[in-house]
Amino acid sequence: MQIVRTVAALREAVAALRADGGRVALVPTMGALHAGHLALVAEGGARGPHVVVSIFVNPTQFGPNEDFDAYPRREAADARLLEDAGVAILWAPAVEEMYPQGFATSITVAGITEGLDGAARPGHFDGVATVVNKLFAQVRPDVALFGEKDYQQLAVIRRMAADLDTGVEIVGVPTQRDDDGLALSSRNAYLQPEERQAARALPRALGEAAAAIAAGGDVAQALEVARGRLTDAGFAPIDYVLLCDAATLEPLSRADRPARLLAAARMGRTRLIDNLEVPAA
Ligand SMILES: Nc1ncnc2c1ncn2[C@@H]1O[C@H](COP(=O)(O)OP(=O)(O)OP(=O)(O)O)[C@@H](O)[C@H]1O
Ligand SMILES: CC(C)(CO)[C@@H](O)C(=O)[O-]
Ligand code: BAL
Repeated sequence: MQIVRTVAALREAVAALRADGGRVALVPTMGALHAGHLALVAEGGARGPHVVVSIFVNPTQFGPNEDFDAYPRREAADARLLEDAGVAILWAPAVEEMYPQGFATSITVAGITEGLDGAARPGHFDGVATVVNKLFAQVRPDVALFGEKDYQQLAVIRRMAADLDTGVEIVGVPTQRDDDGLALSSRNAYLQPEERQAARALPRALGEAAAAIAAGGDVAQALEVARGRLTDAGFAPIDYVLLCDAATLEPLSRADRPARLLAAARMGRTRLIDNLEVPAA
């Protein structure tokens, strides 16, 4: 596996891969890798076979009071995992390589970014759309893989990729979970042991609400019960627990079309998100 840090070196390395034939798959990450990321890499290998993974903790998607500085950075361990997983190129630019002096462009995706995490984290999706667009321009992959754990992000990137004619196929990969149901996330490392125990309430509350709604139960009531379960477990504040149209992410009061249940809440200093599919009742 080659580790590259400049756009010029990246272009040469990707050109060498392409000379071999076969498609190039891109897996964008912020590092501190876990089995969720490795599921994206495995899917990338199946659709590639060549896989490029980026590790870049992107400052423009963090708000001023968020955890950019604290975000876990462990490139050496990540590189070993990626090498073992058969990744061809690790693209790990410094902030100055990605955003050189004078950088002045931002991409805004309207509509789908306005609720949920877009409302809770103003400017977040501009940062995500801008950096993902840059990653697409730098790597020029055939296919790029994103986790359903960040469901709104996946929807935003699908919109951006279509609107900007990127020619990159966007593939969503199901959420990988710990044995007790908690979605794997680099930020789980922030949780104290007792918080980690209590965090199980998030997938449980969503699972219970999804089952109640799928069985024809009242949506508002199911969401209220889920919020209560989260509060009882120690989550505060709860940013949202909502049922949304699975494609547009418009909030729904009835599950009369393919829908997604989405939640974000804080456990101590750790903000967790999760979501589940809800089949039409
Ligand atoms: N549990 C998971 N299952 C599937 N995909 C995941 C999972 N966790 C993260 N991903 C995906 O990996 C990619 C990189 O995500 P990122 O590096 O931010 O990891 P993360 O664990 O989501 O970290 P964070 O704690 O910042 O949310 C994204 O497409 C994300 O959706
Ligand atoms: C897609 C991404 C790598 C862009 O910085 C990030 O938002 C993430 O890790 O999900
Ligand atoms: N996992 C999405 C990136 C972020 O939370 O900033």
